Amino acid sequence: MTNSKLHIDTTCAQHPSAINMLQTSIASLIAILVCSSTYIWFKRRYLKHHLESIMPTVLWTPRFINYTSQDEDSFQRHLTEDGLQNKRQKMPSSSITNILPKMERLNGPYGMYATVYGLTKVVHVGHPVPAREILNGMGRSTTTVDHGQNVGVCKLFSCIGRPFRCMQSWTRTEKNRSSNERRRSSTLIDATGTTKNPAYDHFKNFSGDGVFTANSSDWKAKRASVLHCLLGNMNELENEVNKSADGLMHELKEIQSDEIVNVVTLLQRCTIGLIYRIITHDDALLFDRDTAKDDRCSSTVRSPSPRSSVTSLASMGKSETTSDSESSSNSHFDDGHRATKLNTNPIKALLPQYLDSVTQIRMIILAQSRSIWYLLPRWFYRLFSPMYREEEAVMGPIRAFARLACQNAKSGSPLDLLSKRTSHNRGASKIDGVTKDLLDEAITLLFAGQDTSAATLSWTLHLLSLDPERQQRVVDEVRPIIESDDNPEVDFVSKTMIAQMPYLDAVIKESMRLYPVAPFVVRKLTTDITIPREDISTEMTCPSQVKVVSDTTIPESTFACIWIYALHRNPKLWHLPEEFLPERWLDPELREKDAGQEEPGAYIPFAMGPRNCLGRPLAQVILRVLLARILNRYSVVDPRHEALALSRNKNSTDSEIDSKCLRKDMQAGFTVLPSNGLMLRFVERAE
Ligand code: HEM
Repeated sequence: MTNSKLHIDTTCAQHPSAINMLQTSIASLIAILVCSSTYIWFKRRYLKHHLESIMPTVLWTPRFINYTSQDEDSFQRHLTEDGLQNKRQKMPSSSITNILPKMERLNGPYGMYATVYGLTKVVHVGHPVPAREILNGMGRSTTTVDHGQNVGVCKLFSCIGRPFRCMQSWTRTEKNRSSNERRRSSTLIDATGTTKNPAYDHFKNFSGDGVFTANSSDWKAKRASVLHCLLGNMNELENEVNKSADGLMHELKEIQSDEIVNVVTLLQRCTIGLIYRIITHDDALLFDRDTAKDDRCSSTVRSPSPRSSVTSLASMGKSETTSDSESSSNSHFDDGHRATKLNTNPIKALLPQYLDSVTQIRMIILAQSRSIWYLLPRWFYRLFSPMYREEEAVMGPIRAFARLACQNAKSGSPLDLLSKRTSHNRGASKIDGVTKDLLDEAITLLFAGQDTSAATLSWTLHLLSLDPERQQRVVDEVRPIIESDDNPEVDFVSKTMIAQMPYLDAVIKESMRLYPVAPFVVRKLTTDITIPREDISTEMTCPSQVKVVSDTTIPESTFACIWIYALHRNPKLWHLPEEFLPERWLDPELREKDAGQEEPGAYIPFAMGPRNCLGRPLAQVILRVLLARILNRYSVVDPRHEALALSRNKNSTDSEIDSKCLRKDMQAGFTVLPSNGLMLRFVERAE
C-alpha cells in the first residue's frame, strides 16, 4: 500500500517536469527542423551539387553539365540588378577548378593528396615532379631510397585524415614490406610502370581497341602503326588545313556582323571535315555553300543545337539556357531530315547525326564513369543498365560514320595504310569490308582530332574576344605575312609562315595553359613509383607548410590523376596564373618569373610520356593556320563584353580582360568546352 502510494506520488511529482521536457524537446526539434530546412532551402543548389558529386550516377539523373552552369545567369544578374558592379565574380565550384585549393589544404608532399574510393587508391597530382615521374612511368627505383624506411608513403596518405583509416592501414602494410620485395616489383613489372587500363574502360564501348584505349603490347603495335600512317607524310597537311579554312571563311561570309554565332559548333563542323579528309584523302566533306546557307536559315529560329551555330542577338539569353537534352532531341530529327533531303552523299547526310551523337556520347561516358555500373562486371552493365542501351543507340551514327570513312578511304591515305597493317587487320571477321580494329581506330582519330582542336580554338577565340588589344596585336603580326607579295595564293597560310608568327604561337600556348581541353589524365601504376624528396628550399614549395623531406613512394596499383588544369594554374609555378598573358612566353623578364616554363611536366596540354598526344604535330599546324586565317579576315567580338564596356562608358579596346566575362562554366566530356557553347560575333575587317 505504502509502496503503491509512493508510486503514485512519484508519478504525479514527475509528470510536470516530463511534460516540460517533452515540450522543450519538441520545440527544439521544430527549431532545428526550421533552421535546417531554411538552410537547405537557401543552399539547395549547392547541396544538390554536393550530393550529386558523392552519389553514384544511378541514384540521380545526370545533368551532364557537371561543372556548373550558373555563369550565364549570374552574368545576366550582374548586368541588370547589380548595376555592373566591379566586383570579382566568385569562381563557381567545380571538380576542376577546386582541385588546387583542395590539394593545398590537405598538405601532402608536392601538394599531392590521396583518397580511397571503395577499394581503389587514388592519388591526385598538381605538381610537375610527381606528374612527370608518373606519366613517364619511371619514378625513381625504390632501391635508391636512402632513408631506410619509406616515411614518404605514410606522409602522403596520412594527409587524407580520419575518414580514410583503411588507407592508413594500407600504407602501414606497405611500409612493412621488405625492400627486396619492392625492388623486385619495380624491375619485373611492365617497363613503362603505368597503364591506362582499367581507368579508361568506360571509353571501351566508344573507341573499342583504338590506340586511345588499347593496352600493353596491343597498344604499342597500334601506336607505332598510327604514327607511321598518320604522320608519315605531313606534306599535304597545310593544303588540307587551308581548304578547311576556305570553307570556314565562306561560312562566316554568309553571316551578318550582328548575328551571334555559336563558335563551338562552327569549329566542330570545320575540324571534323578536316580530320575526315586527313585520314581518308576524300573530299566529300569539303565545304558546301548550300549546306551552310540551309544551316543558317533554320538555326536562327531555334535554339542552338550541337550542330546549329547561329542565333540572333535577341534570342541569345534564352537559347543559352535551353537544356542540352531538349535542344538535342529536337535537332536530331530536324538535322537528319534536312541533311538527308539535301545531301545525296551518304557521309554528308550522316554528318549532322554524327556530330549530335558525339555530343551525347561524351556526356554518357562521363555519367558512366561516375556511376555504380562502372564498378560492376561489364556483362552485368550490358545486360541490365539502361545507360548501356542509350549508349548503343547513340553509337549507331558514330559507327556508321566511321565505317563510311574506312570505306571511302583513298589509296595511300592513313586509313587505307592502316587497313593493310597487321595491327589493324587481325582476324577474318569484317563487317562491310571493315575490321573491328580499323573501325575502332577511325572512331578514335575522328574524335580525338576533331573535338580537341575545335575546343582549343573556341577557348582561344573566347580569350581574344575579351581582349581586343591583344587580338589586334595578333592581326598586326599575321596580316603582313599572309598578304605579302611572296605569298602565291590569296590568304594561304603555310607552315613556313606560322614559324614567323611568334605572338600567334604565344597566344595559343597561353590559351592551352588556361584552358587545357583535357583537364586531367589518369594512369594506373603497374609498379611502385618513388618520387624524389621535395626540396623545401625551392620557391615552388609553400613555406608555411610542413613538407616531407624524404622520398615518397606511391605503391603499385594506385590510380594517379594528373590534374593538367591545376598544374597550369599553380601559383607556385606561374606568375599571375589566372591572367591571360601571352607575353610570358616571349618576354625574357616575364619568362623568368614563371618557374613552370623551365620545369618539365609543368606545362603539358598534350600530356607527356609514352601515352602523350599522338596527334600533336598535326594539332600544332591546325590550330595556328586556322587561327591566323580567322583573325586575318574577322574581328571576334563577345557581345557580353561589348555590352559591359558600353554600359560603363569604357573603351571596348581595353586590354584588361573583364573577369565577369571570363567563362568558368565548363562542360566536361572527353574534352572541356564552355557549357552550352560560346556565342560570338564575327565582324569582317577592312581590307
Ligand atoms: C589541341 C589539340 C589536342 C590536344 C590538346 C590533345 C590532347 C591530348 C591529351 C592530353 C592526350 C592524353 C590523353 C590521356 O592520356 O588520357 C591525347 C591523346 C591522344 N591524342 Fe590528342 N590532343 C589534340 C589533338 C589531337 C589530334 C589532332 C589527334 C589525331 C588526329 C590526336 C590523337 C590522339 C590520340 C590517338 C591519343 C591517344 C594516344 C595514346 O594513348 O597512345 N590528338 N591528346
